Amino acid sequence: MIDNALELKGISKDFPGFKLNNISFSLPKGYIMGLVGPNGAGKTTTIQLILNMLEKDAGEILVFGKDNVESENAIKQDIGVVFDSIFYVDSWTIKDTEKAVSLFYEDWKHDVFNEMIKRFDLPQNKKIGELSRGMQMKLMLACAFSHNAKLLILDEPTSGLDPAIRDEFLEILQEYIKDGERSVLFSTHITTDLERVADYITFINRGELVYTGSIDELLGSYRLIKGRARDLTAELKKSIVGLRKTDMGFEGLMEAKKATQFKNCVIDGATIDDIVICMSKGGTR
Ligand SMILES: Nc1ncnc2c1ncn2[C@@H]1O[C@H](COP(=O)(O)OP(=O)(O)OP(=O)(O)O)[C@@H](O)[C@H]1O
Repeated sequence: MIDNALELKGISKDFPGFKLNNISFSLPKGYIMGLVGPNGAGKTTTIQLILNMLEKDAGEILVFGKDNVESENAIKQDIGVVFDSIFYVDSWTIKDTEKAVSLFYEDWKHDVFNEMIKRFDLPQNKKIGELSRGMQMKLMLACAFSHNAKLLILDEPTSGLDPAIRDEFLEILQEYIKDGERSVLFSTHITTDLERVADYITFINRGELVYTGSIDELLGSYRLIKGRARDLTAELKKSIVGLRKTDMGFEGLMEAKKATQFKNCVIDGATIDDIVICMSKGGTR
């Protein structure tokens, strides 16, 4: 039995001035994984490699156990994609979109599409170019659900959406994975969305893998440490990642197991944002 929806093994891609270097991670079936990292970290490149929109220089990508290049056509039936901007033709209506997109999928379900369009309150006769961003996202999702995609790959789907639509969108993702067979890979800068719905996280910085694993484990492994300037000893400085001077003194990230030694400092739980910000500044773990 294949337990991973997606597996990347030692993926590399060289661009002039940028290298995605030896990225490995796996997304177990039935879970949501967030893909995070600062601008230019390599998130979209990773997604494009998974979708075989770019040719990798090294490594192997398996989708439901099948090689993503050798079995590209079969795999595409199982993957639903939502990008940060819509890739349908502006002058199409929603009906035209269904007609065109359904041709690519063997298992297209017209009833599911209609149900999603109703649920999302999408106007059938409006043109794609006239839909709001939130509506465009919902239309891409409706298409993904209508061909019974078992893996959703979303590149910054919630950026620019208002909080109410984001909330609805996250609920839909949670509902989608409920049966334990479907999975989501979701790149985002809005890490609070991940704290709400994701179980796993993969963090890339400057093309390098910083962390992949459970969110609980990541949050459990780090603490935010704050203190007065006079308490910042050389030993403490060495243990802090992403040290920042503040009005009160300093703050930064520290491994949870080390944090208890520094009694004069305030130790708080770290958020995913704290971890991404401090590690992006401070380099590696
Ligand atoms: N086709 C390409 N040719 C050359 N360089 C590229 C190409 N695509 C991406 N890059 C470079 O690869 C790096 C990573 O870009 P990528 O879009 O993967 O980052 P990202 O993590 O998705 O960033 P963002 O959060 O800003 O969307 C950047 O330096 C970018 O300029």
